[in-house]
Amino acid sequence: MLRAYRSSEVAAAERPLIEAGVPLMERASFAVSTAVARELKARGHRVAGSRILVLAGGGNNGGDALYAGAYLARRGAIVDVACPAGNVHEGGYAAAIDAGCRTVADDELATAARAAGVWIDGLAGIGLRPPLRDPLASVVAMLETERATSPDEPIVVAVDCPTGIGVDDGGVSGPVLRATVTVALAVAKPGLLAPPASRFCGRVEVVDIGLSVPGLPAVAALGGSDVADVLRVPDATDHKYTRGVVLLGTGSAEYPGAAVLTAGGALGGGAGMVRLDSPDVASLVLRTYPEVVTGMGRAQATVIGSGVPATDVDRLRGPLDRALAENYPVVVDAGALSLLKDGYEDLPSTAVLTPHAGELAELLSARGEGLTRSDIEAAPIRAVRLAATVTGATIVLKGGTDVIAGPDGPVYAQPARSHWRATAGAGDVYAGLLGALLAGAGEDLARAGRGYGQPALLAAAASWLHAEAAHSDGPIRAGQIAERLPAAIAQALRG
Ligand SMILES: NC(=O)C1=CN([C@@H]2O[C@H](COP(=O)(O)OP(=O)(O)OC[C@H]3O[C@@H](n4cnc5c(N)ncnc54)[C@H](OP(=O)(O)O)[C@@H]3O)[C@@H](O)[C@H]2O)[C@@H](O)CC1
Ligand SMILES: [K+]
Repeated sequence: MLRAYRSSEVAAAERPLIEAGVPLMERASFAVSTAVARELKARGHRVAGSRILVLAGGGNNGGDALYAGAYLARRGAIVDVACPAGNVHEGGYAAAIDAGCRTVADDELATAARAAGVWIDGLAGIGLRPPLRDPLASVVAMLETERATSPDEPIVVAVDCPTGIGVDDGGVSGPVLRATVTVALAVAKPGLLAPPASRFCGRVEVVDIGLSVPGLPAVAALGGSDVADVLRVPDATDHKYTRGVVLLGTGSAEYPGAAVLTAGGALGGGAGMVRLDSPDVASLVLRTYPEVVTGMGRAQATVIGSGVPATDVDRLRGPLDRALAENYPVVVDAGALSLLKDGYEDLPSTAVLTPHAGELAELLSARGEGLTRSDIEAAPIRAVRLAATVTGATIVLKGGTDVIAGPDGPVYAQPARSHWRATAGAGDVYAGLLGALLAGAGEDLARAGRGYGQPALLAAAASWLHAEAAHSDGPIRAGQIAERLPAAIAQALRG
């Protein structure tokens, strides 16, 4: 699991170590220099003779970059050092000059940038309060122009974070120096995991510098082994009912395929049984999935709304109210979200809402929170937290990175593995899959009741599995994502 902590929490954890003389900057800069050497090697280059540009701001982030430049210069790299902030980390600068680095004047920076195969971004780290001000804002804008017009894309290694991102909120409110690799010191930071800032980070590598940050992370991203930990693997005592029954109120005459796709998601996600309560589309679903049982009946989780237009959602009020009354998990997707605009003041965390940004904006505005779709896209962490707080429910904001929050616990940010998955019906598969994971945990979740963080964790696991199943070098259909879910589960369990 990647755990991200806010800058104030990292700074508080650093303080006693710095006071005790622990050489954190030495470790951090060494880790950065190692990352640079590895990137060069991966492209068939050696450190010796490579041209490297160190971009150093006035804070400790600049210090890290300068010491890293000194290490690399000692290994034979040709290192230029640019300090455009007007001030500089004195120890780092002295070390760089001592190791043979050359200082670049402001008016030589564009030429030096073009000549270098690697840029080390130490302009600002967790001490930055965005948006980036001049002169650094102009420098970053110039470097981005330089890179866009240069025939050879430089390797940009960001120290701790790409300069300019909202480290704590994941926002992007000004120029950002996009990274190839971000070397996150000690722990990730929220902006490295959550969009839109995460789109500027390239690959995120967390390096150990002997600093641990206590407490729950603000944002987390599950890996395969975390998913394996939360998946319910059947044993010899299990039968179809104990494995979890998912009831689907999905699909309609207008969108019949959504019922097929949610059923595929639930079956592929390991439900013990799938029931379908959508008579209009039952025969279509049975043609693809004869395993599905039609009609009402007992279930451990309910999925409603996928492929049901707002004009037809009243029939879903019954299954929704029953799930809420019996405290069983319910996934409220697409059309069914409109039911929540009126009433349903205090939902349990076992109600999992799966809106896209437009649907979330409508839901929030019905609850008196005036966030537009673009506000939500600009600050998804804030939006899902707000929505979880005002509804009490667990929120899954679907997108290139799914951003998930319950009323308590961390926000999860689960990225797509390839963006081919942005295709019609992929969300229906997700809703069915999530229904299967929630049904598998049904009794535990029902006992846990309100405010329990588990539904968000299961939703994050569903996002990981969905991303894995949708991983593709070319176009992929939603139906194929459903078909690949069993292999994604096996992959998680193999570790
Ligand atoms: N503590 C340690 O020993 C360790 C810390 N570590 C490293 O230190 C980093 C944190 O260092 P930090 O706290 O010095 O802040 P940092 O990220 O360099 O930024 C401050 C600079 O940015 C500037 N600036 C701010 N806002 C701005 C804006 N909007 N627009 C433009 N400029 C702006 C600000 O200028 P000022 O506002 O003061 O004029 C100042 O010059 C951390 O990310 C990690 O890399 C590791 O080595 C482990 C050990
Ligand atoms: K940086």
